This record gives sequence, C-alpha cells and structure tokens, in this order.
Amino acid sequence: MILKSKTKTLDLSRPHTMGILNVTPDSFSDGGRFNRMDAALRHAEEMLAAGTSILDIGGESTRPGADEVAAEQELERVVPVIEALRQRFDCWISIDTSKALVMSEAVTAGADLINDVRALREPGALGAAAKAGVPICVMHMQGQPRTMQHQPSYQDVIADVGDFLAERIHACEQVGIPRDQLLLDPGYGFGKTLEHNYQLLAHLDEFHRFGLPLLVGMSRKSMVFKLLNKEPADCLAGSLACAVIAVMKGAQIIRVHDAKETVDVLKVCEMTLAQLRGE
Ligand SMILES: Cn1cnc2c(O)nc(N)nc21
Repeated sequence: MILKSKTKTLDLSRPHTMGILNVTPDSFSDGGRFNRMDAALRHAEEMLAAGTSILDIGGESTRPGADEVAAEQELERVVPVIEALRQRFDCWISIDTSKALVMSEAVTAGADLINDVRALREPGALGAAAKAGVPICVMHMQGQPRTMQHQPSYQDVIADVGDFLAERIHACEQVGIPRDQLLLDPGYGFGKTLEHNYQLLAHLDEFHRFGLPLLVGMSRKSMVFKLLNKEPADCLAGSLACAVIAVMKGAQIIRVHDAKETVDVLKVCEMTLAQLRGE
C-alpha cells in the first residue's frame, strides 16, 4: 500500500508515526507569536530527527469539552507554520482540520494530507477535499468535542463505527475522491467510553475489510490515563502499549506525542511482523 500526495509517496508496507504538532494557544506556555513559531519549528525538528514520517498540524483543539474555533483564527495559527515547515523540511505534513477553507489554504501552503476528525461532514468539506487532491483521513466521532463524552452509546460499537466509515467512503466516492486516497480511523476517545475504546482496539483488525490504511491515535488519551489513573504526561508506557497492539493488528499510521519512543517501538513491531509474513 503506497500513499501518494502531490509531490511524495509513503510506503505503508511498514508502520509510520504521525507526530502531533498542536499550534493552539493551550499547547504553548504563554509566549508571543515568534515564540509559538520558534517552539513549533523546534518541536517539528525534534520529531523529524527521531524518525517520524508525518507532522500533524492542528489549530483547533478537539479534546473533550473543547469549543470550536473560527476559520480565520485557525488559518492564522496553521498556515504560517505549514509555510515555515515546507521551507525547511520535505516531510509529510498533514492538516488537522474540519473546515473547508482551512483544508484548501493548508494544502496550498504545502500540506500533503487532510486529517479530518469530522470525516468531511462540515459544510463544503467534501468539495474542498475533492479539489485539494491529497490523501484524506476520515475519522469516526459520535457528537461534537464539546459534548461527545457526556453519554456515548452504541448498539455495537464495532459495527456502528464500521457502518459510519462505510458511509463516509461512499460520500467521498460520490464527489470523485478516489477510494485509494482515503485512510480510516475509528476515532479513539471521540464519543467513546473506556470499554468502547478497548473494544475498538481489540477488534481493530476488523476494519481491514475496507482495504484501506488505518490511522489511529491513542497517545495520552483517556483510554490510557483513566485506566492507569495517571496524568496524561505520565502515560508514555500505556500509550506505547496501545501503539504496539494497534501495529500488531495492522494499523499503518500511529498519531503520537512521543515520536522518539514510538519510532523505536514500531521498529520492533515491524521486525516481528516481517517474520509473520515470512519475509
Ligand atoms: C486530531 N486528532 C486527535 N486525535 C486524533 C485521532 O485519534 N485520529 C486522528 N486522525 N486525528 C486526531
């Protein structure tokens, strides 16, 4: 499986990390615009030096309880950083957004992949993604970040998430987005209880039936810190355990905070998977 953007390819026959590069005010200790850019570039450099394949740039927090951000504000946060990264590095850059305008401007600025936690359901998003002509990750979310964790419920979380992803694949194909440009993501922590999240991890391999790459993000999420009763920043071991389980179940891209440690963990998994495949 090879992912193709306008200018580069990514060989998905081995697992990759996607490094989280949040450019939201709450992801910075207080500092002016220069400090934010400087901090973002230093963080990007660290993750790339560690071997991460993709940098995921997000200008709107989507953690539980987060409020939405205006398009103009999101653009101000992400476009300068994408432009600066594009001038310095030739890595894959993904834009973490649900807004059509941000998708278009970010790809124009050099983003190679659209990562939409709302799976192109916002106004104009399907059209913008079709026009952008880059790979798109569509992720399952029940409700909206502000309220999604109030009372998540499913008939059968695996079947329900699968049905959602099937419907989004169809919606993308209807507007001319080629199926082989899609990545799927069950959306850990987005409208799920602890049990729902671990059911989705335990049965992650059932999503291979779509024949598309799987992208997962569990790093420092409630499925780790609630289970371990620890602060998110103390959840490296638990997050790495989730990454191992996901990769051994065939996930191709793991979205993480701790790129350095996860790159090593993925190398061990890759070597083990190669033995299973008789390589
Ligand atoms: C932006 N973001 C936060 N968590 C995420 C997850 O689990 N998957 C994807 N694709 N994006 C995420």
